[in-house]
Amino acid sequence: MKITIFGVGLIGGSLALCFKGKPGITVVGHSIFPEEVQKYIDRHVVDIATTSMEEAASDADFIFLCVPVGKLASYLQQLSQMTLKEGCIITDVGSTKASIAACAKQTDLQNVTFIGGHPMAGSERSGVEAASSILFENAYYVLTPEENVSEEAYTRLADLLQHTRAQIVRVDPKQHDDIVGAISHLPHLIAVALVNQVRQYNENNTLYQSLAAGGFRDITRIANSDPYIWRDILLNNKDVLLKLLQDWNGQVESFIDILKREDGEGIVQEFSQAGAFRSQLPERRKGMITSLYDVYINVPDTPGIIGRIATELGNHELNLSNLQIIESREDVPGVLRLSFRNEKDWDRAQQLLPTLGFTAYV
Ligand SMILES: NC(=O)c1ccc[n+]([C@@H]2O[C@H](COP(=O)([O-])OP(=O)(O)OC[C@H]3O[C@@H](n4cnc5c(N)ncnc54)[C@H](O)[C@@H]3O)[C@@H](O)[C@H]2O)c1
Ligand SMILES: O=C(O)C(=O)C[C@]1(C(=O)O)C=C[C@@H](O)C=C1
Repeated sequence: MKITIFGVGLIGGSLALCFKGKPGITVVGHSIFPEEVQKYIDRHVVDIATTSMEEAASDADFIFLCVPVGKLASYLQQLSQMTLKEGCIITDVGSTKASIAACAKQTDLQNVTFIGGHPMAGSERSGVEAASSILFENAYYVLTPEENVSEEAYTRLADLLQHTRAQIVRVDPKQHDDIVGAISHLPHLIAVALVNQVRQYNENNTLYQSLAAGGFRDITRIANSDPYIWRDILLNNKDVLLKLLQDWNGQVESFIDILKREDGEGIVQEFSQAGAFRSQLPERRKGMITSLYDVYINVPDTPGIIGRIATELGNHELNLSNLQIIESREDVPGVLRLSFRNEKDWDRAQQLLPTLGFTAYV
């Protein structure tokens, strides 16, 4: 099976790493930039790398378009002029879905199927250097097939994407853009605006920068994202964002009003409602931060206990992907969450922990 990836950056590179080395799969990476192609080879991210679009596309069973949103239509047009393998599935990873769906409808794609896609995982970093095989683990991966897409083609793509360990979800393209506008595009815009506001204050007093602690850093990490990738996303989802920004103005106005009226109860209510909603967000949405393979154990509050557990797991070659103390108060047992990368380690940990005197909960 030949899988071709156009644009082997953060997302394309992460997909390549999920597929590369799997039995029967050859991963081909394409870039229009010769220096990028060399990087793909040096980093062993793909099996074959090329600047030739024809070489990359011909005979491919799957084609992933992982270039900026503003370039997707032109790639689809170019592919429609080529002779592709019959049954080939073309998909993309763009952060907006309505415009590429409309473009696919208008494009004469013969004997091949287009299915829009968007993995809901990423990072503020970019380029193949930032690619990771576990980027999509436990994240949602949206697919937006139109009515003309056969179940067979959809299932073939969904099956291939099992290699990402993401959870596949089918969404209408327009609905996707409304929702993702609110939970991804608007937050990026707000983060950038907030950083720029503080940047201006900082020009006269660099203490702003020095004192910026957890709160500012937590809410602004994504302001470091690639400007050109985000230019394309925001312009492409302009109509949705203009509406969302109006609603955002409403939120700002409401806080102005609350503060002017010194309405303490109003502030408490805003925080309480927000906190209640936020704590309901499913943990797996955090992508690579959390694992599906968690085991919980009660641990006594004694020195060295965590070290002992980690050592025992290590001695049994059980690889921890994360470890977290969920609650720890004096004289009260804490709850330790142990996360594993795969089901096999997860099962073995559940067998081992009781032999060490811990009851394992999943
Ligand atoms: N960054 C994220 O968190 C994230 C998450 C999900 C989906 N996406 C989407 O994935 C796609 C790729 O984003 P990324 O974060 O991997 O970016 P990236 O910058 O890491 O990779 C972009 C790739 O496209 C290539 N490219 C850049 N400009 C090009 C041009 N003018 N013509 C042809 N190729 C060009 C680059 O060489 C690179 O290989 C975008 O459509 C983005 O919306 C991004
Ligand atoms: O975690 C991040 O840094 C991201 O920005 C990832 C994120 C998001 O907003 O959640 C960004 C763009 C995508 O299209 C999908 C995911």
